[in-house]
Amino acid sequence: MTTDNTLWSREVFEQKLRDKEQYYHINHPFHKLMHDGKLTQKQVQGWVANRFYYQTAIPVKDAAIMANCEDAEVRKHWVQRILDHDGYDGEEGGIEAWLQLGEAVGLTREELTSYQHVLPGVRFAIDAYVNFARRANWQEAAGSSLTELFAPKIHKARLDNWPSLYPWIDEKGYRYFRKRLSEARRDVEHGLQITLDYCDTREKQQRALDLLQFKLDILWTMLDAMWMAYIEERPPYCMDVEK
Ligand SMILES: O=C(O)c1cc(C(=O)O)c2c(n1)C(=O)C(=O)c1cc(C(=O)O)[nH]c1-2
Repeated sequence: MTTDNTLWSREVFEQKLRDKEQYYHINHPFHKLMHDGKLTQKQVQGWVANRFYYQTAIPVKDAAIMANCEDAEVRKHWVQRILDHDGYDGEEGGIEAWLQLGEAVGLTREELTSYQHVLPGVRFAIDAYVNFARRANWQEAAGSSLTELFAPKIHKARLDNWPSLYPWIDEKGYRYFRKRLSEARRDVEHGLQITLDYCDTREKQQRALDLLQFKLDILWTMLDAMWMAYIEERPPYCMDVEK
């Protein structure tokens, strides 16, 4: 069998990255139920509490990417991602906004920060993302953040639909999604440039596609674990079980 090693043009390669959208967690059955307003308050709480582990891991992942990057120009931009989540100059960051989302759905801060509701499968998936970023070269790790290509659509859908579908969620909960709309667009522009510039062989292009798939699989696997616990209510990891 012969393999075609021709370099894809930037346009073709970018389109192949974008075509990965079919694997995005927006298509996961858990997400579809959430989007259709079919989740109970407990199920929404389960998602918010589990996703908090992702929110706190993201800046750690971004610090790992920066630690592997010797290019000051890149670091100068990339550090913004950490500040977006951690906050700066008196500005509240995404982690604080997510804690407020937790309160808006009826969870206490302590329930989120203790990670008591975080399911093993969710933890393993997110840890895999952080550990990958620690070991990979920074360009490959940067490319794996490109699931954010598809994120503005999901944040916008929540802002458009949740207030009528879940009227019991306090308005202050929506700040996170509003904030991410512009941040994700900016991050993607930078991440995409890095990936398109770095992938100057077909082998690197294929590897970037595989790593984007790896990241999509992380997001998908998180929802698989949540489906088992909160939709199937499989013991022992349903929400009310004390660990
Ligand atoms: O709510 C979502 O569906 C969603 C998805 C993703 C993503 O696609 O990775 C991110 C976020 N949100 C998000 O809020 C966020 O800060 C973020 C950072 C990253 C990343 O990989 O660096 N992805 C995402």
